Amino acid sequence: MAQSLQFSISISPPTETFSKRIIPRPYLRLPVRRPIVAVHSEIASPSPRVLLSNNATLPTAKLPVLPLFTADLAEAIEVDRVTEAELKENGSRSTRRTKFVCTIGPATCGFDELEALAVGGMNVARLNMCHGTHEWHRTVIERVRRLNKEKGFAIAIMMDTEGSEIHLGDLGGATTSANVEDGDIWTFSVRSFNSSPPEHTISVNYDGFAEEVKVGDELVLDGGMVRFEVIEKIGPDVKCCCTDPGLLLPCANLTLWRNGRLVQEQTAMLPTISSEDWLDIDFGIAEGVDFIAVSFVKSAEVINHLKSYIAAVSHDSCVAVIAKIENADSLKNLEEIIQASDGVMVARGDLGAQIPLEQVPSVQEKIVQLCRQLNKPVIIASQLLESMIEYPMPTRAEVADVSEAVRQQTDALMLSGESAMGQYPEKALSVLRSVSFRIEKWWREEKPHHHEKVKFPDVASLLPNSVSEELCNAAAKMANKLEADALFVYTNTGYMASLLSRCRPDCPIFAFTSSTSVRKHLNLQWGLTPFCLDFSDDTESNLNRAFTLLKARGMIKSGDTIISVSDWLQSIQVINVP
Ligand SMILES: Nc1ncnc2c1ncn2[C@@H]1O[C@H](COP(=O)(O)OP(=O)(O)O)[C@@H](O)[C@H]1O
Ligand SMILES: C=C(OP(=O)(O)O)C(=O)O
Ligand SMILES: [K+]
Ligand SMILES: [Mg+2]
Repeated sequence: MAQSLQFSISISPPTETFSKRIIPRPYLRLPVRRPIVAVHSEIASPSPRVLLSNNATLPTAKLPVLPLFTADLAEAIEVDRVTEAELKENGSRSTRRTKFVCTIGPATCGFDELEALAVGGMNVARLNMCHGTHEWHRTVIERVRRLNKEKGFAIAIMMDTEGSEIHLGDLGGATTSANVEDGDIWTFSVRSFNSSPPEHTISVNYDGFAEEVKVGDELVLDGGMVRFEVIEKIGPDVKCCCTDPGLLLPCANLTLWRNGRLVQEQTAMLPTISSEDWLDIDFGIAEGVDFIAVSFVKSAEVINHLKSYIAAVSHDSCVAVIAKIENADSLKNLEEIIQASDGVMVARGDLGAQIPLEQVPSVQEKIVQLCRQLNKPVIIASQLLESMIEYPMPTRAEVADVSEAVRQQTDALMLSGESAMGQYPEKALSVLRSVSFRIEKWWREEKPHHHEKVKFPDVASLLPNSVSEELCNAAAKMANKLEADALFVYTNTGYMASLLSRCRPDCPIFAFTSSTSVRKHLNLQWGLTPFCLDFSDDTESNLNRAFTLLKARGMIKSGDTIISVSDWLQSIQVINVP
């Protein structure tokens, strides 16, 4: 394809044409420190060169690039459609702060259904590798990308590994589920069956299962949906009698209990990342997913291992690693796991099968707090609106649960079955949305529990990072006191944006980054509105540009108070939008 690059160029001291186009900047009296060169290219090229009047060429990469303010204002800055609509409708202070992750499954894999979730506020689409083929997942990824490109969304993609949990295969007798009665005898087998297993037989995916179980052990399926007692071991087959009737589902998760205690040796033998998981991880990296969530993490080692693998196989890859906290081991090593990872998921489904259910709420609150202290985003997952898989209305208890997670100021909420295979995915998402709006507003206005202020210890260990951290803490405090309309942060790596988010300020945080992958990662963090914007190291022109572009799109207005921080200037600016 022939590429014709067209540039208009002006070099400072500003020429007539240029200075007329620049917007007034009453808030700043800084001298222009360096020549401003404005380059407007029609076609992005890896290293465009500018043709100067004397026919010499100049690589533009060496110049502070500042696109001219042309008619295509809207294209020069990217923000997702939903945020833009929210900002226009409600003003900047009332944008949603809590982020939403939706698991995609048969109910939502179509383009139109995905679009409905996008419109409803989905920030991250989650693909659970426990289900579906690579082909299926690839199709979903392509659709999400198409939505982003054609319809102006910015949905990130999270791949979730299967992990080494022990679970069942298909049910015998080709049924999709079975109502198991008290006293029913089922055989749990480690054999591999060519077709579906015989009646009242079910396969178990862990080869060591038959050797490890003992007569008298209790099998708990899906955290208590059905319980069995082991009555006889016959080679690869384990005969069990139902002691607590219920619904048996294929792929049900299995935990083993002995004398009232969880038997952990069985999972200790399993790798956290299985050989199949590695294939999925390679698939995810190749597809360029934004997050990989690791199931059943037991220690920080596995996270470090995966992170170094990602760095080795893909030099420019920016796949963030999320640790799922869902077993007793992960709780023992909680702090180091959080430190090692780029974010955390409180996977309450499996967690509730491994620790007593009544401990889950306090563990959740503890993880949310620890993540904030350590400056890592956290997702609350599983059964938030479980009844909405079948019903168009949530239960009051579910609304209370979602409210509590929002009150804890978790970064994100996740839908599982509600969006993957439920009957009301959009309705479920709209419940998350309305509850989040309401509780966030209540929090801002009433500052509940302000007396129980949590201490946030310093996170940065290196001096430049400490400066950034102090700047962000101070900027957020100022924003609250001055009732600012928005915080602006110019961020290359996303670090400063995360530090502002950690402060959970009253106003939204507009994070400007030139990296599309950083922008996607910010999708998971509380209160951040990520924008994609090319910026230079000239703070003054960056602010001008953001003001012009955001005003043109009705996202801020003259007179708004903005508090701005950036990494390189290391200062806080308080500005009234001109
Ligand atoms: N890709 C998929 N294909 C088919 N069904 C899926 C898919 N993803 C999720 N589901 C369905 O949604 C349910 C809830 O999703 P999730 O919580 O991610 O999985 P799980 O129940 O396996 O932990 C699953 O049990 C499964 O029935
Ligand atoms: C989110 C969870 O993990 P998965 O759905 O992959 O089991 C969970 O266990 O709650
Ligand atoms: K999983
Ligand atoms: Mg799980």
